[in-house]
Amino acid sequence: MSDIRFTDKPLSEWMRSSAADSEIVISSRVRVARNVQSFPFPMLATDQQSRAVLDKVTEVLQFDDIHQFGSFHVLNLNELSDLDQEILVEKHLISPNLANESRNGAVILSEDESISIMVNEEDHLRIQCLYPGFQVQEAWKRASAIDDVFEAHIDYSFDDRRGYLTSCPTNVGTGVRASVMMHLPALVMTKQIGRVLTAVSQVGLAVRGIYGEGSEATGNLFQISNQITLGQTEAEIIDNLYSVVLQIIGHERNARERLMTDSKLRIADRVMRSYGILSHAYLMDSKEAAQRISDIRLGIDLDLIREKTIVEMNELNVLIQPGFLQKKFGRTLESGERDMYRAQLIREFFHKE
Ligand SMILES: Nc1ncnc2c1ncn2[C@@H]1O[C@H](COP(=O)(O)OP(=O)(O)OP(=O)(O)O)[C@@H](O)[C@H]1O
Repeated sequence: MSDIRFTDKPLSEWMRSSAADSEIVISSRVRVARNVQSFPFPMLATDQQSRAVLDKVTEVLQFDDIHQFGSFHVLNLNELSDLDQEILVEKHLISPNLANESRNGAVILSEDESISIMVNEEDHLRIQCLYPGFQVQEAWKRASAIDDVFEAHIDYSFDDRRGYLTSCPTNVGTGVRASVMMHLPALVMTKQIGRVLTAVSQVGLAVRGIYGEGSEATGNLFQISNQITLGQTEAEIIDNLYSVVLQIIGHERNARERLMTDSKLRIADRVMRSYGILSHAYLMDSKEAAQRISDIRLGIDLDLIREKTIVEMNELNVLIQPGFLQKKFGRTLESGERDMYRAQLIREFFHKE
């Protein structure tokens, strides 16, 4: 039986700690894609082959060297309900792909959920490390150290010229994607966001929405990551992302300061309007909720709101997702019903001490 405690709480333990620049960078992530030599990539593997890959990967958890990273729990996807799988997606711990399409798919989670290793997703292994705030270098160091442990026990598919081989050509080479989840409301409000994001893509970085590839950037949340994995070292990938993100943080800070100098009343009105609506509305769709939570985040940073914290807003962002709502209210909810229950949950959240 898989351990379901990971789907009981909306906020992963790692998100509770405070971190540098967390009023703008919500979280940093590094994921490493690896494959086991002599086995077909997951999409071509038979049931027996993907089972053998899963066994090989989970065997590594028996060795002492992995325990320097704490204890791990293996969750087999076929033992989880659809709802629990949806919640793991909402917490960014697995991809929709693993939930919907994998054969012998599993996720290995550390106690605080900062390490999540997907098995038999697009690649045999996707090692992901998450950190709060702007800590992309720390996330890389840890992902790389975990990768070293797996590499000591498993022969990876590796080509001397091309590097690590992956199922999708876009990941060949280092197999590394580093990203930050940024909250950029002031750049959106001052209409500078288009220019900034165009510049970001010109320096080889990708901009995605809150749930990764193909998802929309709701709530002024943008995921920025490296696009290139071949022809650059891991250190270059991380350094490039780091310096670009540092500049975006600077632009967002300037825009926030300018808004407070030029239009303080307008901003305060907007923030407090959202506070009022979130605290009292009876219907709330997810898009409006994301936008208004974004206003509250901004209000907290600008010291217009003192009753709530950024960590609480991170928690609320997960709580209002469809999977969590259905878990909390104990049944399948249609879209219209979800708007009603979402509003109820948000009201309660804002009225609790
Ligand atoms: N910095 C971050 N903080 C929190 N979650 C993140 C961050 N970056 C990505 N994620 C989450 O990780 C999941 C996967 O994202 P995405 O599809 O962009 O990456 P990927 O699976 O590594 O990429 P791909 O397979 O397309 O190369 C999504 O749920 C996304 O929201």
